[in-house]
Amino acid sequence: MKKITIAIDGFSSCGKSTMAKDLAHEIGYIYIDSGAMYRAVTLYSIENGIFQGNEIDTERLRKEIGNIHISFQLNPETGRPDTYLNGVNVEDKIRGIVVSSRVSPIAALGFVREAMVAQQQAMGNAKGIVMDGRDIGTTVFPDAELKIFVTATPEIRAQRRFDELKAKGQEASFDEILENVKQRDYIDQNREVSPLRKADDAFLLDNTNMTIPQQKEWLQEQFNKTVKG
Ligand SMILES: Nc1ncnc2c1ncn2[C@@H]1O[C@H](COP(=O)(O)OP(=O)(O)OP(=O)(O)O)[C@@H](O)[C@H]1O
Ligand SMILES: Nc1ccn([C@@H]2O[C@H](COP(=O)(O)O)[C@@H](O)[C@H]2O)c(=O)n1
Repeated sequence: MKKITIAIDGFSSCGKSTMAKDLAHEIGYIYIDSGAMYRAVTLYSIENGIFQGNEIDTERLRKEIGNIHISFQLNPETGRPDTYLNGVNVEDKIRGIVVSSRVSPIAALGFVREAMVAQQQAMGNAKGIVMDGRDIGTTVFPDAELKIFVTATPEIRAQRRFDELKAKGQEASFDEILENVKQRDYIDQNREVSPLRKADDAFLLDNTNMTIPQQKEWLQEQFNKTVKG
């Protein structure tokens, strides 16, 4: 069967990666969490003194962006790819509130986006890929055969992330997470380069009242309809 490109965009913490990973596993496609790449750049910036308080030394980051090598390796225990930054597994580190509170300003930098989008496009040039993020269906793969845009209420999304971090022992208050979700969405939607928006040809899914199995079934149905024409 002809392999296609699947783009899953949407707001923070609504369940994009969960849906993308589950579908990729079902149909034998590559899964790429593009957000993890921006999180890894942010972690590099934090760990290498590129932040001075909340200010980013953009000229230094521009010079060093070529030193930031991001890769993914499937973790057999979780069934999800772990993110590696210059050969070091940073999967847990990039999910915490420290990175979450700094990633969106990093992701708003044009030269960061150029570097990440080039890598993402290279990852998907043979198709057979499910990629989730904010600009996959609008910028990275505008010709993707199947595009989904996921949303849910901010409160539900914050609760999902709160539960996720709590299960990992990474405590953060619900109010702190809710504020971060709202702030990231605002920055993502209002940046100059590749702002978060639904592609005109994307299917909209509000999964506020859906369970993980329900959203998985819905997405599988969209895929089946797309490949069957
Ligand atoms: N429909 C759902 N109902 C309840 N929990 C969900 C649902 N979908 C996903 N989750 C859980 O919510 C948390 C966040 O999901 P996920 O990481 O897939 O979101 P995301 O949209 O990729 O987030 P981000 O864009 O911020 O990385 C995970 O713990 C996941 O298991
Ligand atoms: N294609 C993308 C993906 C992500 N971002 C930015 O990274 C942040 C973290 O992404 P998560 O999916 O891990 O939440 C996100 O808030 C965006 O600022 C992006 O710009 N483009």
